[in-house]
Amino acid sequence: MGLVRNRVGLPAKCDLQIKAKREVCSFEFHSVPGDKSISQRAIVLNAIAEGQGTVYNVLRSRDIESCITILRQLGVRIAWNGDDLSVHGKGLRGLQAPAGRLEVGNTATSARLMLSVLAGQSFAAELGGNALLSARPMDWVVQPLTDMGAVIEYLGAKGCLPLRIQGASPLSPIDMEATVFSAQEKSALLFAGLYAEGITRYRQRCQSRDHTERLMHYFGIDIQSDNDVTFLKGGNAFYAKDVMVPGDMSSAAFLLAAYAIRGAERKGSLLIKQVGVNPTRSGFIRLLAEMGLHLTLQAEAELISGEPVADIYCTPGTRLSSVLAEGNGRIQSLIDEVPLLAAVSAFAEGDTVIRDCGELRDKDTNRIQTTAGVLKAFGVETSCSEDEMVIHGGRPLSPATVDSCGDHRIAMTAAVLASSLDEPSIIRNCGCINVSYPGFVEDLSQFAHIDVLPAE
Ligand SMILES: O=C(O)C1=C[C@@H](OP(=O)(O)O)[C@@H](O)[C@H](O)C1
Ligand SMILES: C=C(OP(=O)(O)O)C(=O)O
Repeated sequence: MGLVRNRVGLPAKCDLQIKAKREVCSFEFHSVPGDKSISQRAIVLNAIAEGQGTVYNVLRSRDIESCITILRQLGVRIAWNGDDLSVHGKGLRGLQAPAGRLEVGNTATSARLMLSVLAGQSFAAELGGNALLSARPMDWVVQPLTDMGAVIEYLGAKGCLPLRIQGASPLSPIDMEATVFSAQEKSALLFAGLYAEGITRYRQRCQSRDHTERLMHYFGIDIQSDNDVTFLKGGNAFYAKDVMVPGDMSSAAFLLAAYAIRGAERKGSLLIKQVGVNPTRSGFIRLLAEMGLHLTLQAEAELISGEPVADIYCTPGTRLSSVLAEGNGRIQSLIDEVPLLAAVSAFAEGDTVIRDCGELRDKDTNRIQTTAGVLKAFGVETSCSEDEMVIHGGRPLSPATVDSCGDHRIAMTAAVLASSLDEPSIIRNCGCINVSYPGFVEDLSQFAHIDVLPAE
C-alpha cells in the first residue's frame, strides 16, 4: 500500500488512542522523513559557508524549524521549496548580532552546534531552550569553547541553558579528549575548530555517528580522521554545497519495530525506501536481524555527501529471541533507538540485556526511567540501573494509558507497543512527536487504528 504524506504534524497538545489494525499484510513506505542529525548539520554548515546551497529532503520538523529560526535571527536568508531548503551563507564571520535571545526549543544538537558557531563571532548572544532542553547538560561543550577563548556565562542553573556567550575571533585551536560518549560533543568541537587558526584535534572515546566528518569532508574542509582522532585545520572560508539528506534511520526504526512485533500475523513483507544506513547509525537493524527478523538491504547507493542509503526489506523470520546489547560503540550506533529496542524485546523470548546506556539519562527525559515506566504500564517487567536495562520478554502485554513526559521518542515507542494490541491504549502528551517525525501517525496507521484526541 502506498503512502499519502501529511507533514502537517499533530496539534501541539494532543493524545493518541491506538489499537492494532489486522487487515493489512504487506507494508510499503516510499520514504521516511529526512535525517534529523544530517539536516541540522547541512543547514548550519551552509549558513556559515560562502554562497548559496540547497539542502534536499530536509526533515520538516519542530527541531529543524528551531534551527532555522535562530539562523534567520542571525541574518541568514533561508527559504523552503517543498522539502528542500535554500540557504544563503553569510561566511564564517558574517552573522549579525541577534535582536533578542535565540530560542533553540527542544534540540540539543542545534544548541551545541550553534554554541560553537557563536563562539567564533565577534558579538555576544543569549541562547535559551525549552524546559526539557534547559535540564540537559551544556557544560561539556561550554568548557572546551571557553578553553578556545569564548566567554560564557550561565544565566540560570549552572551547566545548562540559558546562557550568554561572547565570541572571540579567532578562537585558539585545542587538543581535546572526549569527556562523554557523544557525537554532539565531537561535532561541537569540530564546528568550533572552523573558527580556530591552526589544527584542532578531538579524540573520541568510541566511534559515534560521523555525519559531521563526512559532511565537512564533502564541503572541502581540511578534516582527517586517524583511528579515534579527528584533525581539523580551521581559519579558512569554504563554499556552500547542495546536500541530499537520506531518510532518517531513527524514524524508520519505529516502522521496523511495529512490523517486527506483529507475531503470528506477520505474513507479509515490509519495504522502507531510501533510508540512511551509515554504519554508525544502523545498530538497531543489526540487532533486529540478530533477534530473528529477516532483513536485507536493497538498492544500496551513496549520496553525493558521502552518506550510504538503501531500501530496507523485511520478511517475518522466526519468533523473536532476546539479545545482549553492550559496548559503547554498539550502543552509540542505536542510542536514540534504545527505548524502542527495549519495547521490541518485550516480544522476544527470554531476557534482553542492554548495557552501557547511561547516556540516556541526559536525553529529553531520563530515557532509562521513562522507557521502564512505559513498559511497566503495558505489563512488561524490567529491571534497571544507572546504565543498564533488563527486559523480561515473551509474556502477553496489556493495553495501557501512559504519558510521554514530553519526549518524542517515548511517545512513539509507546505508540508502537499500542499498535500490537487489539484493545485500545491511550498515549498522552503526543504533540512532542512533531520534534522529529510529524508524519508518524500517518505512517503508523498502516499498522494501527489511531485517533488523535484533544489533550485531557
Ligand atoms: O549528533 C547528533 O545529531 C545526535 C547525537 C546523539 O546525541 P549524543 O551525541 O549526545 O549522544 C543523539 O542522541 C541525538 O539525537 C542526535
Ligand atoms: C535526543 C535527541 O535529539 P537532541 O539531542 O538533538 O535533542 C533525539 O532526537 O532523540
